[in-house]
Formats: sequence, C-alpha cells, structure tokens
Amino acid sequence: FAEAYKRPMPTHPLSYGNTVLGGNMPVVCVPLTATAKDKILEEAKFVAELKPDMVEVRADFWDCIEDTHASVAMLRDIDKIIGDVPMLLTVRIKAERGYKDVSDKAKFNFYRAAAKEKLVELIDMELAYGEEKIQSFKKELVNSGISLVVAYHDMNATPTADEIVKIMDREIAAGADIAKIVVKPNSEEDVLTFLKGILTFRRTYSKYPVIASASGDIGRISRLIGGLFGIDLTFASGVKGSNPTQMPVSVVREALAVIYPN
Ligand SMILES: O=C1C[C@@](O)(C(=O)O)C[C@@H](O)[C@@H]1O
Repeated sequence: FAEAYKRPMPTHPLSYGNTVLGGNMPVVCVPLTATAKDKILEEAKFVAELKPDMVEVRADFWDCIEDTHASVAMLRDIDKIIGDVPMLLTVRIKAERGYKDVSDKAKFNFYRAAAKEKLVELIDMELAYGEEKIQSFKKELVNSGISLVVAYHDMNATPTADEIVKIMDREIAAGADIAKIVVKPNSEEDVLTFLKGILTFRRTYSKYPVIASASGDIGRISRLIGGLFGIDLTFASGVKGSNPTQMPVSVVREALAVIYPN
C-alpha cells in the first residue's frame, strides 16, 4: 500500500461554512470582474452555478465603487445570489494590478460598511499600506469574525525565497490572518524559487493559511500544484478571470482531483 500522503497544511486552517482554507485540497476561488451593475449580477448568477469554494468580489472593477451606499447595496445583492459560499472582498490598488484608481476613502468606507453588516468572510488589504494602517483596520474587524488577507504583488519579477518569507513575515506581523503573495516568474527557476519561498514559509510559520500564485504562462503550473508546497487557495476563472493565466473552474477542479486525492 502507498503511504498516506498529506500535503503541507497549516496547523490552524480557517473554516467558512463548508469551505476549509488550509484543508486537504486547495480552495477554488472565482473572481467577479464585471463593471456594470446588471453584468455583475449576471456574472454572480453564472459563478454561483459553478459551485466554487469561494468567490472573490473584485470591487475595484465596479462603476459605482466611489459611491459607498451603492456599493454596499450591490454587495448585498451579490450576497443573496452567492448564498452560503464565502466571499473575499478586494478593492485592489491600481499600483498592484487593480483595474482602476479607487480613492482610499471609498475603499475603506466600503470595507467598514461591508464588515459591519458581515456581508463577506474575508477582506484583502495590501501590505503596501504599512503595518500601522493595517493594524488599525484589523482592530475594526475584531469581533466581526472576518479574516484579514494581507497581500503583496510583484508584477515584474520573483523575489528570492528568503525575501518571499520576509514579505510574508511582514504580512503576519501587520496582522494578517492569511498571508498572500503574487509574483511574476521570468524563468522556470523563478517558479522553483517561488515554491521554495512558500514552502519555507509554511514550514516556519505553520499556523497561517497561504494564498499565492505565480502569474504569466511560466507560472501557471503554480495554480495547480501550489498546494503541494503550501498554497491553500487557487484562483480560477468564471466568466472572465482577473488574471489572464487563470484557468476555468472545471479544468482546475479536474486537475486538483488528480493531484490531491482524498
Ligand atoms: O491578488 C490576486 C491574485 C490574482 O491576481 C491571481 O494571480 O490569480 C487574482 C486576483 O483577483 C487576486 O486578488
């Protein structure tokens, strides 16, 4: 008999209903990337049918994002459609491949309102805001049950494995419940460096779930095999991906079933 194999999982997985971030199989998360209200709701319906483990609401794409009242109403509508599937709320800054410039005022007023109504299970904030701002936002989430994802994106290159661990360490120090890093490999060696960095983080900071991906065609494989090296969530496309190298949910599910048999 083959020995039972377990991928390197965090010691403290996070559960959101039926979705376990840090369980046997990486979570499949599908982003919503439409811009206009009717299209966003259509997309949410389509994505709900795909039965993802998590939905990422990329509100930086929204036409109405500067209007907090309208954005909260939109999120309530999406929540009704998505139902029990946990939602990650992201207003990505333009400097880290966000769709457009969104004012910090609009972003954090929206985040606060979404947290107050507990419309989402996770919220994403970039490490670029710095420890002080992240910690103060984290304080606002206390007692909400909402997890804070702290994210770092290198859009041009791949830091060394040591640097990757240090970046993720800074995310945790700033208050992340989940450490997140996205890099751009420019060679196959960079993909190995990326995976080495993630695995080293997992071995050293065993408590924390990890969200990570390597972009571009060279990095695509990380979206499937990353779980073997400590990645707990992979993004897959629904109607349209939020990154050109995301693969459709059905493809990702099929591959994951082979790579992570239970
Ligand atoms: O930061 C990330 C990672 C991502 O860019 C990807 O590489 O799949 C997808 C984004 O929607 C998400 O917020």
